[in-house]
Amino acid sequence: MRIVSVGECMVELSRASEGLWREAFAGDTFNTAWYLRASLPKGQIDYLTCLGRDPVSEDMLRFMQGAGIGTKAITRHPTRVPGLYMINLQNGERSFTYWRERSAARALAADPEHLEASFAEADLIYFSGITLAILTPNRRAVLLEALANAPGLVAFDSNMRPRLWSSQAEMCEWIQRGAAVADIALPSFDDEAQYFDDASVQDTARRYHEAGVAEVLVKNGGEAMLALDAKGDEQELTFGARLQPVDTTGAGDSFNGAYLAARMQGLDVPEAAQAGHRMASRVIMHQGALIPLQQL
Ligand SMILES: O=C(O)C(=O)C[C@H](O)[C@H](O)COP(=O)(O)O
Repeated sequence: MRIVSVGECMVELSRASEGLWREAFAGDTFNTAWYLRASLPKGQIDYLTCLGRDPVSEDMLRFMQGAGIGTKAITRHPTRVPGLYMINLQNGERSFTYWRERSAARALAADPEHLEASFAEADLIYFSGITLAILTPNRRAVLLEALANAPGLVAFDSNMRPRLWSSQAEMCEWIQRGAAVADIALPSFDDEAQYFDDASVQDTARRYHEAGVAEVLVKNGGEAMLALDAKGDEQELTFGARLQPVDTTGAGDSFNGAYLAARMQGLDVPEAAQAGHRMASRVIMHQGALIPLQQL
């Protein structure tokens, strides 16, 4: 089993105490690779991005290798360096401040042949709306074409970050184009309601289905989720009361990692959603996106 996750990993700063910040490495698709790694001990989990040749890039590469995440699909940019973000918390809800406009990861789709070769033997490829947001329109199209031609399954989380796009219309257009190459979609209802005006989880699931996605699981911030399968059957899924979070960073990404690992091992959608929910419930009680692997 080989899974490739595609996107940007950054330096993550979360507050340790007044005036003191804790450094870690994270980024939505990397977080999902991390929780795939934790959930699929026998699988090969590769991360595809572009890093620089600076000391921070070297640290990040060693960190990934130390976690058992494959780095052979990572290219290196001669002058650019990794992006950085800070987590701002208000009652446990996260928001982010970014320094990533010229990060090396923006060059991840510079070489179509590299994408094709990296995807050729993957059973599953995972990407997100953030992966698309950091690319120029030409390179977005290159990535989407490589994904459309990939022999394995493709999974997508829209992960909408309007600040990374020039307009909401541009964001929504590319999210729909991302959905069109995906077999599995894992959107979050709050974002979809806000930017696509969906009135219900059913609206969200059906819109993805109409875009061509066979399996849709609409996450709903601890409320009832909705699963829509290839036959068009809908199922509401609820897993216990909503917890008071310490830091929600990485909740959706960790859900996706555990969900996809369960699906790739043959579990059905409700079982996989339960695994995703269990993982996300732990992540929101932890500061930052990643729980150390030895604690998982
Ligand atoms: O915003 C970005 O570009 C990042 O990659 C930073 C964060 O690590 C993820 O966004 C967390 O994602 P959630 O699971 O939605 O909390």
